[in-house]
Parts: sequence; structure tokens; C-alpha cells
Amino acid sequence: MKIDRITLRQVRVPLKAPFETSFGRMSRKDCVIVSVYSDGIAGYGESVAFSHPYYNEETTDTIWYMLEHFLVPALVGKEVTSPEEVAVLFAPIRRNHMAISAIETAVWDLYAKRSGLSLAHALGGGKQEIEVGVSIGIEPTVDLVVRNVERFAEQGYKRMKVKIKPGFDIQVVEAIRKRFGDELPLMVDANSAYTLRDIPILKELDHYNLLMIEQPLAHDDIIEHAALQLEMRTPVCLDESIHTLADARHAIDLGSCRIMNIKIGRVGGLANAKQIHDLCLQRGIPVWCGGMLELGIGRLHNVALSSLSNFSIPGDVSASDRYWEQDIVIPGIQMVRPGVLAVPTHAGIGHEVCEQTIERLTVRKLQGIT
Ligand SMILES: O=C(O)CCC(=O)C1=CC=C[C@@H](O)[C@@H]1C(=O)O
Ligand SMILES: [Mg+2]
Repeated sequence: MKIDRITLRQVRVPLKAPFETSFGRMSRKDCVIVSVYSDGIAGYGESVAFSHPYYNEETTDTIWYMLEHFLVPALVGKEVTSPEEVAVLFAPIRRNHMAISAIETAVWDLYAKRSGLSLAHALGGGKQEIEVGVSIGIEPTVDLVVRNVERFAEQGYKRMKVKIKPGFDIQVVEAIRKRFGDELPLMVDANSAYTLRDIPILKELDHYNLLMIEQPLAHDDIIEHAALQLEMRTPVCLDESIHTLADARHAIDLGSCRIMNIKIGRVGGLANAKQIHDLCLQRGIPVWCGGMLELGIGRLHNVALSSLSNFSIPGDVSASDRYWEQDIVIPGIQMVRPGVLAVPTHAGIGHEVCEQTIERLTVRKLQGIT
């Protein structure tokens, strides 16, 4: 298929409620919607970076810059036979994974639509439904976190993840265990807020039957995580530290984690995400799909990826109403049963993209680049 033209639109959407992690508080999401056209059919991608560089080094502005000056010019007018070629085309570019992913995922959607395949099938995913979890931010009090856990448990989410930071950790898990018992599937995410000096506190978490602790140490570390995993019973899961297939292999070889979080944007697109999934499957490391507060397009890419077999732990792939009053896909993503999302069977991402809503939310635009 020939890529005839590409449109970029930056949208700005308020969150229903602010979301706080150890690195800061967010109350809106800015992202770039990439539309890639071939013979009048559109494929859609969505950038997942935030407007600040506190999760990783990319921002909505760096993504726009990379797309406008490097990625769109390299792809537009090209003949593409399979979406895997896009990752190869952009392989010489250092990092900027979230920018690459925004356009690579659009080509996957386009390819799947043109082939009459659901995106899940195009990726080789076999599940018809996926179980989903939810990520719960830091609040001014422990009691407010407990109330949020209660609200999401009532909605049926299959796994609760709570954000922790030094001084807001043990008391949070203790209060949740006290209120809901030991059976509630519970994990914590520290977003790199601890160091090896905190080993005594981190080892205390071993008493709370947690599914895992996500990214306790530095965002760029796999060595100290291996040392920590030797000291802790709770499985360590890596998020920020894994950018490439080689990172994943090194982390597994070193014993830095027993579980891996795969975020499509962080690893530069669906082809890389699938390769990391396959490696983890081979090496006996279960994976789950991380979230970046995506709108519907990014969320549907996550659903499709989660249909691969080794996504055996419910991911942060919540329904649209977790963050948004109104989503940019129709219908919005809703549970078919408590804690379960259906993997779409229609071609591509499988839901219609609401152009009108996107236009209303657009704050910057480059239309029809040829
Ligand atoms: O999309 C979601 O619901 C997951 C949100 C979430 O937990 C995260 C998003 C982005 C950065 C972090 O705060 C965190 C994560 O690290 O997984
Ligand atoms: Mg995380």
C-alpha cells in the first residue's frame, strides 16, 4: 500500500479527575493524533507522552517536532507492504520511541483495515476478551485511595494498582488489605521513587501479598533492580527501564524482574512490543499492558496487543470512562462484563474514530501532508 498523505492533530482533553504519581499531578492530556491515508482509507495512531518530561524524556512537543521534521517526511509517498517495515525504516533514529510509535501504530491500523483483519488478528492475538485492571493515583489521604479502590472494585476491575512514593507506601497497602482482605489482586507502582537505601521499607511490602512492585528504582537501571529482586519475595516488574528488545533480554538475563510491563509507546510501536512479548513468553516471564492515560485510539491499540497469549496479567487497560467524559472513538470502550473488555472483531482498531470530536479538541494541526 502507498502512504498517500498524513495528517497531524494535537488534541487537548481534561481528565475527569487529576491523576497523581510520585513524579507529579496531571489534570489534562495533550496528544498527537496521526492519520495515515492510503486509497482513501485512514489508519490512526495516538502519541502517549505527557506534556512534561517526568515519566520519560519525550513530550507532546518533541513528538510533534519529530513527526513533522523526520517521521512523516520519511514515510509519506512510500510503498509499505507490511507494518513491520515501518519499525525497520525508523530503526536508525535514536530513541524518540513514542513519536515513532504514534505513526507506526497508525500504519498497523491502516494495514489491518486494508487486509480486512482486526488489529488483534493482524498482530497474531487469539483472545476474544481480556481481563483488565486499573491504576489508582496518589491522593491527599490514605482514606481517599481506599475509597477509590472500593469504587473500582465495585466496577469489577480484576487487579488494583496503587501508586506509592516514600512516606505514602506501607500505610496505603496496609489500609487496603485491612479493608478488602488478602485476596484482592493488588500491586504497587513507585515510578522510580526509591533507592537501594530504602530496602528495609521495600522488604516490608513483602508482608502484604502483592502481585508485584513496579519500577521501584531508577528509570534507567536494571543492575540495582536485580540486587533488589534477590532481597525481595514480591516479584519486581519493570516499566520505565525497558525501551528495547535488548533491554528486555538483559533484564531477564540479570534477574532484574520476574514480570514485565509492556507499553507500546515506550518500546517504539507494536512490532517491537510483540517481539518483547514473544521473548518474555519464551523465557517464562509473564507480561501485562501498561497504560499512559490513552484516549480511545491508543486504548484500542492496547486492547489488540493484550490479545496476545502471554499478556496473562490484567493490564492498565481500563474503560474509556476511567479518565474521559467523552472518548474520541464510537462507541467508547466499555466493559462487556465486570472487569472484561471485548477484543474488537471489526477491521483495524475496530471502533469508529469520531472526527468531529477530534476537530473540537484540536489545538494544532497539519493537514494532508503529501
Ligand atoms: O493509563 C493508565 O490508566 C495507567 C496510568 C499509569 O499508571 C501510568 C501512566 C503513566 C505514568 C505513570 O504514572 C503510570 C505508570 O507508570 O504505569
Ligand atoms: Mg509504571
